[in-house]
Amino acid sequence: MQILDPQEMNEADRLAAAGGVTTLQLMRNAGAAVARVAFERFPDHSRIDVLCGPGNNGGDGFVAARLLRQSGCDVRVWQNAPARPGSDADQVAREWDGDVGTLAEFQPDVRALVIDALYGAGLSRALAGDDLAAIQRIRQNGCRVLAVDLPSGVSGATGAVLGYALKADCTVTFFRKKPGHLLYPGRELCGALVLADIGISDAVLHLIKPGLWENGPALWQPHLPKPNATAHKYRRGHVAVLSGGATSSGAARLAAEAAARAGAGAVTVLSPPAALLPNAAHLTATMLRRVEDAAAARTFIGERKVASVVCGPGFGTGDWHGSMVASLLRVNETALVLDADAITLLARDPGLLQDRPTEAAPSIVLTPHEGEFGRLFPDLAADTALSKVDRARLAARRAQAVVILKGPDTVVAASDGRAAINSNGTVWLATAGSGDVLAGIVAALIAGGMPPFGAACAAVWVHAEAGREEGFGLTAEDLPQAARRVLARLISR
Ligand SMILES: NC(=O)C1=CN([C@@H]2O[C@H](COP(=O)(O)OP(=O)(O)OC[C@H]3O[C@@H](n4cnc5c(N)ncnc54)[C@H](OP(=O)(O)O)[C@@H]3O)[C@@H](O)[C@H]2O)[C@@H](O)CC1
Ligand SMILES: Nc1ncnc2c1ncn2[C@@H]1O[C@H](COP(=O)(O)OP(=O)(O)O)[C@@H](O)[C@H]1O
Ligand SMILES: [K+]
Repeated sequence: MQILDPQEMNEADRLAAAGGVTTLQLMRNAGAAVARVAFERFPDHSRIDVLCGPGNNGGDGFVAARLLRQSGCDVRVWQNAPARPGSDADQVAREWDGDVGTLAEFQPDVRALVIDALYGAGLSRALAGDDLAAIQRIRQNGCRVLAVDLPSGVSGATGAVLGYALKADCTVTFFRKKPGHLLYPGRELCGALVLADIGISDAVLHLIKPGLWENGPALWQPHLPKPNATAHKYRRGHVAVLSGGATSSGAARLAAEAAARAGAGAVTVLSPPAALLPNAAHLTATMLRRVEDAAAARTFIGERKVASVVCGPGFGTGDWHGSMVASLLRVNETALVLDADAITLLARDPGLLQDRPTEAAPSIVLTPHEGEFGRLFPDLAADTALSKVDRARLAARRAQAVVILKGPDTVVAASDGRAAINSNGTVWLATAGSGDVLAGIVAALIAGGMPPFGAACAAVWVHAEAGREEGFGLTAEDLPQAARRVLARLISR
């Protein structure tokens, strides 16, 4: 499903109004959705404190307050500043027939539900004064909180906290999710997220053309590789994985195993002479090839029709490794998945990426975690105004690559601006070697014929789903088999 940034949401609002649904009606629908969720999710709270800000978020709060009072709840409204005269929020505030206390007077009661309608998409600066004090009191008091659109203090565009923010048990948002609902720390502060229909037609999306999605099978499932009955192993896709030295060759084997389990027809580990013995001792179905230098690797890749190469896991960062990466970047028609040490090598010599031949250049997928990203794109990493989506997009454009910026809220971005935020991750993936497995899955899906952006999105989702299935105590060795089960289900659907 698409994700809208606050500007695009305003555009949706404007287009809906042009299509005949007034902004006042949207506000009434939004407030009604909040009241409904308060009833359904907090049935034991008959006392409700509604905190209203000066903008449309506050307007939603006034609508909800009125409906909840009409339904018999004991509702009090607290406001920090009046709505602009003549605005929709002003109109619905006038329809509220109860008292309005000042936010400064508001004392949280742990038995009451707090509906936070202070600030939503229009948050423009850090909370201060009475707002900050009230939110601090609520957090100290431990009240249950239902946030309207976003917990106040969280940026809808980036998920960042502007100074201080409320932590909600539940957040109701409207029409489509915003980046701040899926990117940390916003994601954690939203609690359970409810998406409410407020009468905006999906048709407005054809005009807005948002380029950001929540990652999920709907984005890429039809493109998963499905070999036809006459395919042979090389047509299903041949993946090569560059091995590191004797004591760090396990990472390459993990990536190789993952590629095989994710559907590659053939997988070869390309090993420096020093690591041949440990590799030979461990590999069975996966093939092994000795490569003394970059020329040997390139010859093998060309002759054996390797469709994608993984380089980086446990690889090494010496001169030999640097020349291998430089050489791979000049192999046409073979996709490259560059992870870990390969990213460190690129950071050391940024010209490698920039000087790439643009004609028939190989597709590249970069899979940095935040630390590696900071090495390769230090200016983007240091710019605190950028969201994780912005950083991944800018990096993808600069590198002319697909970028998988990993973490609990992994973002996948393409050089043309398309991006997806992953939301099915689990902390059990934070285990050594897990990223190596991800690189192998990406390579297999590309080798099977998926375009790199779709392959990256699919691999990230499948990898996370595999992590959820294995759960506590998983090790990276468990992930390839779990990913195979996830993919098997998706392919047979
Ligand atoms: N789009 C849609 O389709 C629909 C949207 N809807 C609802 O509208 C909400 C967005 O409304 P909105 O644009 O009026 O912004 P909102 O969050 O109320 O805040 C703006 C006000 O707060 C002020 N202000 C900001 N930060 C501040 C701070 N730190 N400290 C103090 N003041 C601060 C700011 O002042 P200014 O920055 O202008 O000085 C301005 O006065 C959205 O979240 C959703 O709930 C629904 O009704 C249904 C349809
Ligand atoms: N807290 C977390 N929640 C969800 N996924 C996580 C979390 N921490 C790490 N991951 C995922 O685990 C993988 C770790 O990869 P990486 O950092 O390269 O580790 P390694 O180098 O040990 O393989 C990535 O796919 C990342 O998105
Ligand atoms: K809010």
